[in-house]
Amino acid sequence: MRTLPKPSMNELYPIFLKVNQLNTLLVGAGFVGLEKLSFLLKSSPNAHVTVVSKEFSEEFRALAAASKHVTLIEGPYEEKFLGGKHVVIAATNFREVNKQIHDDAKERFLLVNVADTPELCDFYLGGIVTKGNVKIAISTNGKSPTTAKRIRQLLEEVIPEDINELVENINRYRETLKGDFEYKVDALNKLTEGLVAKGKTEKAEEQ
Ligand SMILES: C[C@@]1(CC(=O)O)c2cc3[nH]c(cc4nc(cc5[nH]c(cc(n2)[C@H]1CCC(=O)O)[C@@](C)(CC(=O)O)[C@@H]5CCC(=O)O)C(CC(=O)O)=C4CCC(=O)O)c(CCC(=O)O)c3CC(=O)O
Ligand SMILES: NC(=O)C1=CN([C@@H]2O[C@H](COP(=O)(O)OP(=O)(O)OC[C@H]3O[C@@H](n4cnc5c(N)ncnc54)[C@H](O)[C@@H]3O)[C@@H](O)[C@H]2O)C=CC1
Repeated sequence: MRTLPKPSMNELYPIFLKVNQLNTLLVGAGFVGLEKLSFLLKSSPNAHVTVVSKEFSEEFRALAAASKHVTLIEGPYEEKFLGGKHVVIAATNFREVNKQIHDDAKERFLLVNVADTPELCDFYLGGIVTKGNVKIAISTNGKSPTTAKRIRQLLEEVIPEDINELVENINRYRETLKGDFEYKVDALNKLTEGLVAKGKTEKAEEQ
């Protein structure tokens, strides 16, 4: 019988957001705000982001200026900035401001990330590996962001650059397949069997 995971275990469910079709509010443009925006734009150059901050560094302004869809608002956070947003990231250096942003966002049923308080996060920003169409997100359940960074670096090394060619080729084959769902699944499984064969053999040997 399968054992169910304990409630304290990792219950995160990863999803891949099309942030170019969503509006994100980032509050705070310090060290952390800069890091969050640069990772967001690296992965999604067309992300729609509004940044509210009491001050902006030259570095932050330069990063924002390089993207078409980043708007900067200089001044303190106000609840009205949540209007029309889907996702909120609170990254000010004041815990009580971040908490206020969290509470306002929850009142509006928005998804919120509070950079200094994992317990208040609806989602975490993860480490990200991108190889063409393949994207891998890494989280340590909020326990060790440094480990997420190291795993990201490791995967960047070991996943071959040409994995995207494989995906593109299989996609072309997929487009040519006629027939019902079951037939397609079967054909694609047969084609890609070799990709996991080694792992399967190892598993079989373990048993
Ligand atoms: C919960 C989470 C919330 C969120 O931000 O979404 C969070 C929270 C906190 N981070 C802190 C510290 C650091 N964060 C990093 C780096 C990253 N942090 C990222 C994500 C997350 N950080 C989310 C969980 C992700 C998961 O589940 O694993 C990454 C993966 C992605 C990204 O930033 O977009 C990115 C690496 C990207 C890459 O390189 O690939 C480094 C290392 C470095 O910068 O070199 C340090 C210093 C070393 C250390 O502490 O480990 C602190 C303490 C602050 C303090 O002490 O003041 C808190 C608050 C707390 O834990 O209380
Ligand atoms: N999640 C993560 O990866 C990490 C989170 N942190 C936490 O993130 C928080 C921010 O850290 P830093 O960026 O280093 O601080 P910082 O002092 O460099 O930047 C804070 C920014 O918030 C702005 N700000 C302050 N009050 C504001 C308000 N009322 N309205 C709008 N903007 C406001 C400031 O103008 C500044 O741009 C800290 O609490 C820190 O503990 C720190 C390291 C990593």
